[in-house]
Amino acid sequence: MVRHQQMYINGEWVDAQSKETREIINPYNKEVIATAAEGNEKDAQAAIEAARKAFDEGEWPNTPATERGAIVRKVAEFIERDREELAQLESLDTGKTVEESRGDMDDIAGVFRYYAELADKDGGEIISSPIPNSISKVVHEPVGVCGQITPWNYPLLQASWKLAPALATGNTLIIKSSEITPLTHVKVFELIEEAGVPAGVANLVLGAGNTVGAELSENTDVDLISFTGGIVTGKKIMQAASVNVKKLALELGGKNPNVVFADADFETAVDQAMNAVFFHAGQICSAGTRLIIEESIHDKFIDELVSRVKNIKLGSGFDESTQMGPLISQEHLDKVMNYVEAGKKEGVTVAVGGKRPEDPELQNGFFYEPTILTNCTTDMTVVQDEGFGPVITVEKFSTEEEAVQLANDSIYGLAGGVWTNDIAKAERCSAKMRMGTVWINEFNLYFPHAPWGGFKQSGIGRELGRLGIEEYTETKHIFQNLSPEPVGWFG
Ligand SMILES: NC(=O)c1ccc[n+]([C@@H]2O[C@H](COP(=O)([O-])OP(=O)(O)OC[C@H]3O[C@@H](n4cnc5c(N)ncnc54)[C@H](O)[C@@H]3O)[C@@H](O)[C@H]2O)c1
Ligand SMILES: C[N+](C)(C)CC=O
Repeated sequence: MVRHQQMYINGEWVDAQSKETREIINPYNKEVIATAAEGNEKDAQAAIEAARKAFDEGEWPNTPATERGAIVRKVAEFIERDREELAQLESLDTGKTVEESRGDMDDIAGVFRYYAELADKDGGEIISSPIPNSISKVVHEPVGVCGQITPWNYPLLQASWKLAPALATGNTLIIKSSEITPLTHVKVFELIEEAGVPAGVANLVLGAGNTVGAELSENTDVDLISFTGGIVTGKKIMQAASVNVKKLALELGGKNPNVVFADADFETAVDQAMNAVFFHAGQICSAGTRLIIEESIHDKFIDELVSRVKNIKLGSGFDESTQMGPLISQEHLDKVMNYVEAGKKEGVTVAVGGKRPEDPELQNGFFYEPTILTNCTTDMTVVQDEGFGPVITVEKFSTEEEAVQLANDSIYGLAGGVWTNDIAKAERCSAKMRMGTVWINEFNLYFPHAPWGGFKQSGIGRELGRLGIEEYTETKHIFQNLSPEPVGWFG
């Protein structure tokens, strides 16, 4: 059992004003691993008030950027120091393998380091003024109080993409963790405190979406809302945020095409088609769940994939031989089961999986077998809906134009991949694919330097890269007339 998890508001570790708590469940065996403070609107308001005061009256927005960068760098160093503890907490909370969580922690430290380095690199810009005897300059300032709302699938990783750039640019913030995975957020706030971030600048509120999350989205003292999560929630937040025209960043879902041409390296494409989906049991926004294969290699590709998928080892994330852990919750397991059942009714063929595993050791967890559905067509809900589980839908194509047309036939536009040894074909396809990220002979790769975000209904704005820090700044033009004199228009 992990100790009771509290919120961090105005530099104090506190329980919910209501004293309510929530049990945090291990998805591997349904055991209660911790209790957490269950905040509501009142706790969110207290945190917003603290963040507002810290922004309007505190020193953080005017602290030299080099100093802010040094503090953000310290957070990175502490994450590296406590990497193993953080990885274990993340796996306990989400069920993913500890090896995956260790990789996440390295990525997270990298994000804090990247934004620590960028903190003092923006000197503004003097622009060429068309007015004689004048100075025209452009500067970037922090936006103000930022509300940040994160999902359960990559709890700390998605938070790092928001926390690090917001702090580096002098904003104050309130982050709301997913109510079911708060453990690494609480730990990283201990590190933020240890690094010397002043009271009120960074606040952590735990609790549900329709209370804490809704308050952050609606409250007019919040200047920006940055959300990562599902499309339905994203639309609600967008609507709520309109109350004071908050700046808005949305990182939403995806139904990501993975296009394999016959001339691709067969072994690599098969191997990566599995990696693209079965990491973290497919609970990845950019999972390559929509496999689109050239007709001439379809049967051979599926035969090979099915024989390998049968060997995927399910189990505890803490067992080194485990390759795939459980889904996050009973609610989510039900959703994935219903999604596959809908596919069956639509006429798909279950090539492998399509049910809960029978292994007695897995019966207490939220496990679902890695699944491949063939004979899928674009109009089916299994092809159009996100699913967010270890399920691949397979479609066929016979021409390059058809491959691109299928890949783009979606309300989503987060990411996609194309496998071919024909460089010109890869370039043509990537140019036409309407997604925020296109991988050529690769899948699911991301790093701090490259922007991440979606076309179409996969979102608004970008995280990571330079664009990820620009989200947290307002641009101001300052014009100075060096020889002012009357205009004389009104006499
Ligand atoms: N684009 C990306 O980079 C990215 C990354 C990770 C996850 N995701 C997406 O996240 C989804 C899975 O995460 P989830 O199930 O936690 O999503 P979700 O939308 O159910 O919840 C996300 C967060 O929003 C909160 N929330 C719920 N209702 C709210 C409301 N009315 N107002 C404000 N906040 C509210 C939740 O409490 C949670 O903290 C998937 O669709 C996945 O694709 C996207
Ligand atoms: C953005 N990513 C790939 C880290 C996690 C998506 O769920």
